[in-house]
Amino acid sequence: MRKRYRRQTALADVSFTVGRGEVLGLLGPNGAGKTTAIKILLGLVRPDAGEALLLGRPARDPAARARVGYLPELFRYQPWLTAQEVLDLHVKLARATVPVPSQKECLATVGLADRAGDRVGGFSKGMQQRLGLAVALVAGPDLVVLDEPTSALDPLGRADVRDLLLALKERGVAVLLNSHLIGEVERVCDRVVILDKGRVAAAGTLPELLGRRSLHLRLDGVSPTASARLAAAGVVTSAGDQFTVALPADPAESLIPDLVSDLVGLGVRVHAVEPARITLEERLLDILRASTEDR
Ligand SMILES: Nc1ncnc2c1ncn2[C@@H]1O[C@H](COP(=O)(O)OP(=O)(O)OP(=O)(O)O)[C@@H](O)[C@H]1O
Repeated sequence: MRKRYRRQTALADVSFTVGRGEVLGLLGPNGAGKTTAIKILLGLVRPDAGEALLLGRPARDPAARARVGYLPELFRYQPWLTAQEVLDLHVKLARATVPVPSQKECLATVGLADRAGDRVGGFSKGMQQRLGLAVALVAGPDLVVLDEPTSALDPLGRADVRDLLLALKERGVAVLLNSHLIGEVERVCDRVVILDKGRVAAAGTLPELLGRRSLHLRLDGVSPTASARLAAAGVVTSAGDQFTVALPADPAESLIPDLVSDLVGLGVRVHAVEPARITLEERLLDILRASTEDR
């Protein structure tokens, strides 16, 4: 897909697939094009080139869109309606038939069972977001698109959403998750697409993206020469006395002992050396920094 807004390119060249029973995480910095991709997928924005297919039909086809549940990033539901009435309204808008007991069940899955009869105007932000999830799920969609579904949720709410996503997966529902909460994405997503400046900067399953290992070190007395020695081993991130080196794809057996002995030789005091798999956050920063340097 390709999309420009006047002089601003939102999507330069983006292609991805979300399969049934799969949770795909869409990651990327502000302005990367994530929302634009989602809007095209939902038939809300027309691409300049390319096409989006929903369940095998063009994204603008109402029959395909009826099978999609969507939680927008900025949600506002009619404050004068009760939670139950909001759900009922959306069921009618989707031209679906969902009996009231099933609607109540849906409210219960998002933790709003005892608030069904309360007006939405009095809901907290997190409760409104829970209601948004219920709206997205109530008509039993085949594809669920969630734009920042947990931004307003407390830790328990986030754990609930994780369970909910796993249950959707088991039912064969396809889930597209747009979130800046990388830890969350890492926990629930089968595959990740990283967008940057309207292009796919990286894509793959978590093991594919995180196959590389990293090295956590706690050091003091790190001189500029020692910093350079660390950087020669891999991309370094640091906070206080904690240093993380993203190791190359196939590190030499002697890389770690050589590094430690060189650091000691350079007067660094080595408190801890701990090999680990890199986190999705480290990988993401790595990819985005490399893509900035390429420009
Ligand atoms: N309606 C619009 N008119 C003009 N420019 C737009 C419009 N929508 C998006 N853009 C531009 O397209 C680019 C991509 O925006 P988009 O909202 O898709 O990014 P995003 O990845 O969702 O960002 P964020 O993480 O901040 O939500 C940005 O440069 C943005 O300014």
